[in-house]
Amino acid sequence: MNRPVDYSLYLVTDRGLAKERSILEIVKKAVSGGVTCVQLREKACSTREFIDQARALKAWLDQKGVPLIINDRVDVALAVGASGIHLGQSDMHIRDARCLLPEGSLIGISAESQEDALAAERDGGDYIGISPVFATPTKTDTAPPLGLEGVRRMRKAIRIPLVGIGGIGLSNGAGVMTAGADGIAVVSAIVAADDPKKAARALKKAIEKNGT
Ligand SMILES: Cc1ncc(COP(=O)(O)OP(=O)(O)O)c(N)n1
Ligand SMILES: Cc1nc(C(=O)O)sc1CCOP(=O)(O)O
Ligand SMILES: [Mg+2]
Repeated sequence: MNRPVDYSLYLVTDRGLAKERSILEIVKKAVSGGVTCVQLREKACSTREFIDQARALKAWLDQKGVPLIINDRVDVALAVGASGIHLGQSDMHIRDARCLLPEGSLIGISAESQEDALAAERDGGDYIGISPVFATPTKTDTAPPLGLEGVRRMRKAIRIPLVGIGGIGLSNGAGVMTAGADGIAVVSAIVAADDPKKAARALKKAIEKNGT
């Protein structure tokens, strides 16, 4: 049986927020600060660059035992042997991804509603990214924020791991966990930080204090 995945501090990358630094450099610092799971999210680069980047991250993350999840692109996940894929409601359907990916691959699904979350659980998703918890300038084509009440509602309805995303940082991360999430997924709170290690460590401490 596969080891349970620790989604508690889930980093989603964004090269637009990385300033002059490479994604690999930020990921290394973030993991040394306590990040437990990394999603490579590339929206604009070439397929070849995406794969090169993913391969470099995977080589380093494998040594640390931290899973690498690829955003959107099942072909990229397959090419590099990533731990899994994160799919939105208009990306490849979970059933098709399951057919293509090796057994044991993680599939995360974004859900903005309880209906989507229930469907993802029924279709065999490994975790759900419940989104957005709060409004965020990092991604603007989202549904209205769920808020903490929405996280609580999702928790009551869903048994598989829930990861909150959207507008989460030091001031509100612990609240998302208390509301029932198994993890917080963050972009700007770590990627845009001057010191990603320090930022990750502070977030980790905040959510651990919460007893999770
Ligand atoms: C953990 C996590 N949750 C939600 C998302 C959003 O995915 P999606 O809706 O497919 O949007 P893009 O990220 O592809 O723009 C995510 N990436 N990660
Ligand atoms: C990648 C992503 N997906 C979202 C969704 O709501 O589906 S919000 C988001 C970006 C979250 O960035 P930050 O941590 O900087 O708020
Ligand atoms: Mg997507």
